[in-house]
Amino acid sequence: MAASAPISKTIYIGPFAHSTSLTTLEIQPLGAIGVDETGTIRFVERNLHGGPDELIASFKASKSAWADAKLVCIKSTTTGFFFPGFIDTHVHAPQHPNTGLFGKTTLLDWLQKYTFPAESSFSDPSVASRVYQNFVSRTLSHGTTTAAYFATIHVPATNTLADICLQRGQRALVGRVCMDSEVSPEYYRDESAEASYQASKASIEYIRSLDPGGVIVQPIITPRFAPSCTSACLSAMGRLAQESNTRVQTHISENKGEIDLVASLFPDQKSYAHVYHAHQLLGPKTILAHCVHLSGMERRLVLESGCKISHCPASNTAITSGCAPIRLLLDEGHTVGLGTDVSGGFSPSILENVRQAVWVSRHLAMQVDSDAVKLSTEEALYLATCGGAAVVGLEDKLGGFEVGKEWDAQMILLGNVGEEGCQDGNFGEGPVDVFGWESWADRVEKWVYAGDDRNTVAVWVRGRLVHRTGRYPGYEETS
Ligand SMILES: O=c1[nH]c(=O)c2nc[nH]c2[nH]1
Ligand SMILES: [Zn+2]
Repeated sequence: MAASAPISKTIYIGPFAHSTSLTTLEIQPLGAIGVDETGTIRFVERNLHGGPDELIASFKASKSAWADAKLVCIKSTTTGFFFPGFIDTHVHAPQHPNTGLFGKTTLLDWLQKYTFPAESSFSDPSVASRVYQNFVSRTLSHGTTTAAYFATIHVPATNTLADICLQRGQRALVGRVCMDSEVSPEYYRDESAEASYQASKASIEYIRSLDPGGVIVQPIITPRFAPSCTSACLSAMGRLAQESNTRVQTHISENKGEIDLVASLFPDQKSYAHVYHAHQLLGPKTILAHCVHLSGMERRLVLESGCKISHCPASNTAITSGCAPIRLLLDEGHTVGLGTDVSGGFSPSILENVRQAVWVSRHLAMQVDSDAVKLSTEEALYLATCGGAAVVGLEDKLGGFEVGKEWDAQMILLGNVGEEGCQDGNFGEGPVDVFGWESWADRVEKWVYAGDDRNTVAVWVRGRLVHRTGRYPGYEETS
């Protein structure tokens, strides 16, 4: 779907759920949310009663300014609900063809065996266009309305990713990957720190020319990780971030072999985090992916610098990096969101990473013999929405259904089991069966643990419909 149609003033009627704090998920069995032509939420009504037709009639009568609004109505009010769009705070779009491929590798050999060969093929613009079109469609279909993307070292391919996100209407932070050290293979690295600087600057300028306000796409400076950059390259990226007032994303403390490598490459620095600090790369606009093994001293530095953290649980399990201590990080006051980290992570779905965040916390609970470290479903959903919004610096606009925020949302429909139940195995409504006796909290929980993209029937960004399936009921005209 191209994102070119004008946005209509719309009232969304039906059940909705969203996080109002780290531990609280508000579930409204029947509500109405009014969204204006700019995609901004103008009213949120709760505790409504009556059938959809009655509600439509009463809206027409009571809200004259909204008399010409379109309506999107979930008529199956026992199996459908609106939920905020997911925010993927760390994902490698060019690695999508490798999704599911990691064998028994860990980070450093995984990079050499799978990742660098795949990324280097993006020197061919036709590969970039094909993979990126596919991946943006794929992530939208899983309800991802905002993504912080790592691209490759190639400026044209990186710019193509930004073009596609803008055209499809997915909010995106798009970063050209910088890597000039000999840790990266000769066939896939920048020629010098100066070449890194110039190429990154060119991509920033291109992306800003596409969307000067950065409303849908914005650039992000992306030194891959300390081992793949020389000190001169890291300094150049720190300088570029200051000069161009651009966000920064990188990896940190994912794997023990990587940490040892950083210590050997930067022997004068006290820690991995100090390497970035010494090159002016830590600040409130920096997203640090993984943070699995940070020491107490590093966590303090990260917190004091105001950096944000992307937790990538599926990836950390797949390439056996470790269990990030999310309870500890939250208790210390860190801002945390979720990242799929495709293709270290095996799924483009943030819903899958909600589950994985919960599983990882339970494995940690078993290791340390303490229930306190377990994440609840509510907490994991908060990280997927409000937490992610804060990580990408869009907490004023995104994450929940509040007046003044923007309508980045998904319509979820679960399977409605009829009187007879399904007898032929033809489950057209996806993997979640609702029998009708479940509480609303149970229905949301069933979606979280058993649902998938078949349940995401429509997705909006800033009020614009950017994805829909055949089960999406569509608009109704009020007049
Ligand atoms: O999960 C990861 N994916 C990557 O592509 C990468 N590069 C450096 N470190 C990395 N970690
Ligand atoms: Zn990554």
